[in-house]
Amino acid sequence: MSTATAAAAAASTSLSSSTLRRSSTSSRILANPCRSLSGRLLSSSAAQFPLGPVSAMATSGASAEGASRKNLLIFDAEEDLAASLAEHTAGLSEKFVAERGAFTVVLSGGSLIKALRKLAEPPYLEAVDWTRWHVFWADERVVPKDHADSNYKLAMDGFLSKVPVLANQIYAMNDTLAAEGAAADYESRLNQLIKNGVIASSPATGFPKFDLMLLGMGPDGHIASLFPGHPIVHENQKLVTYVQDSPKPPPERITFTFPVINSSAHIALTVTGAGKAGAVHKTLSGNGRSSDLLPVEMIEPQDGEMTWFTDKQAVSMLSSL
Ligand SMILES: O=C(O)[C@H](O)[C@@H](O)[C@H](O)[C@H](O)COP(=O)(O)O
Repeated sequence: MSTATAAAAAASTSLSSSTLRRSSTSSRILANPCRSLSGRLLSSSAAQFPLGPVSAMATSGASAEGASRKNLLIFDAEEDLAASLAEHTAGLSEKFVAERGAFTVVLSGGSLIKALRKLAEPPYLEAVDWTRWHVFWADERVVPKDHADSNYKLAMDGFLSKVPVLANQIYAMNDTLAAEGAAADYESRLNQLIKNGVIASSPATGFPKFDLMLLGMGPDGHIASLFPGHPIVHENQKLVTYVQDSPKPPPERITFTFPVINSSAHIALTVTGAGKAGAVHKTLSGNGRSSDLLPVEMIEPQDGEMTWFTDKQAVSMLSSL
């Protein structure tokens, strides 16, 4: 047994009664999300944990229709995290291209983009069917596309310019509009792409069902541009909304809403560094009251799978590890 596997096995045992159990209604399964491009399961360099109660069905490796699953991966080194995130993303790309002829992938800002760097290297650079990718943003800052604060620019410079994604399948925010108009414009473009079948629709929620949503988390527990205590975290009608008073600069942003995030088929949440340990602890110890949930605690896939990609520093406050 490798060190990582042994650590995972030992920790899985302690998790059955540990602080990592979440109070959620969904079944959880331990699923290694790391698949080769041919779908073969690969061993991960991470310690892996299911989150929440593990049902009999789950332990057999089966997954129930309509069930959602959460899994926690912990890496010793950022290099390993990046390798696993690339493999996870490439595996999902292959699966969705085979199943539906397209792969809808959603990016956000921050350190996530650097963590995606290995997708632009062999073997993924050649093996991924980039022409089937449709790229969106979970949130964007309301600045021109060539501004240093733009999430579009960050992703183009750090990732998208290095892979052959088709330019007309990269859906950037309209940067000629103010925040409210830019959010409405992005929503109407999403609706058009749902109508023509590029973006799937969730039978469970009626909201768009993106194949993979790649998110980061701020030290305050925000995801996308959904910040703690901001009223838009409760938006339940719109697909895309906006803020004009973001506590993280710049203040004006557009963002996907929770119903869209939680309708995703897969969510990959990349969280590294000691500065995030408090929010990780609050979320994974599951003690939050419904009145004071951090945005990250409000991620609850309705019919999908969520994988945390973390490092040791980010989980350093979890007492059971
Ligand atoms: O545009 C943004 O500001 C982001 O989309 C935001 O949600 C980001 O992902 C987190 O703040 C994590 O950023 P770091 O990983 O850099 O801490």
